[in-house]
Amino acid sequence: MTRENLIENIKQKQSFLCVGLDTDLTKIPAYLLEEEDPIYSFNKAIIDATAPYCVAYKPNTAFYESIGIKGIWALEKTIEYIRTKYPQQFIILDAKRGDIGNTSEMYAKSAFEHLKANAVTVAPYMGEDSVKPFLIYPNKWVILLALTSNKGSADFQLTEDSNGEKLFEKVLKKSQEWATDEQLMYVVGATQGSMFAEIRKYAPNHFLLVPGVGAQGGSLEEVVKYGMNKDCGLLVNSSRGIIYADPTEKFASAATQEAKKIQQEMAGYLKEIFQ
Ligand SMILES: O=c1ccn([C@@H]2O[C@H](COP(=O)(O)O)[C@@H](O)[C@H]2O)c(=O)[nH]1
Repeated sequence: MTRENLIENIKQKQSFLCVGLDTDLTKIPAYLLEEEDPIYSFNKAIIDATAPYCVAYKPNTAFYESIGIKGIWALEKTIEYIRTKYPQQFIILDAKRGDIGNTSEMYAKSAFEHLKANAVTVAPYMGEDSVKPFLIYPNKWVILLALTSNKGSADFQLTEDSNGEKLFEKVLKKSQEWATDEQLMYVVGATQGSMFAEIRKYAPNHFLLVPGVGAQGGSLEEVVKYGMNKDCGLLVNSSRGIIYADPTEKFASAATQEAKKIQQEMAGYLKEIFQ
């Protein structure tokens, strides 16, 4: 999917919501465990319930890999379901990949050729040769970790060198030598608040994938205030806050309500940039 397509979808849906598919067998309603593939059944219901209100889905591979082959199979079927039933949805494989070149080539092949995701999250810390193999695919996206939502982001990403330059700033500057905003996005946690203004100094046009609203307590209002640009430039993710909004058989309608509530707030913000 191109940047232009993504922006068009945001305008059409009046939404920049990404629904996180962090599906955990211990958290889904118990009656689904009797189904042949409980994860896939849960995901399908969540996707059908939320698709009118979002522009992206983000399955996090950890949740699928943690239960082995059945999880991997559910992940593949989930992505295929989104691709065929909702082809406008942007699919982000949250796998936080990155390794030496020939290994990254295999990670990229898995994400883009086999699973056919639109984007994959990548850790930048092994440098250019670890990221470049993901960038050879036209219309596919790399989403580099820049300033993450967790407390540990202070351990490395927020530390400064002797010139006062923070590590996340270096990541933003250096990575722009490798690709343009047509192929590169950054992960910035919603919990980082006014730091979005710093991010926008170095990456004014790039899309940002923003996890951390909902269960982690980040504020959508603050993200928009400091992080929105003329094209929106944001994909805001919520996983647990939507998919586990209700633990009973009403989980899908509860997910609809949560996604709709966020979409309506987003529509208000989008009015300010798209007349
Ligand atoms: O900085 C980061 C990077 C990735 N994540 C991932 O996003 C979702 C957030 O889930 P919630 O339930 O909405 O908190 C999850 O998959 C994380 O691994 C992040 O939270 N922060």
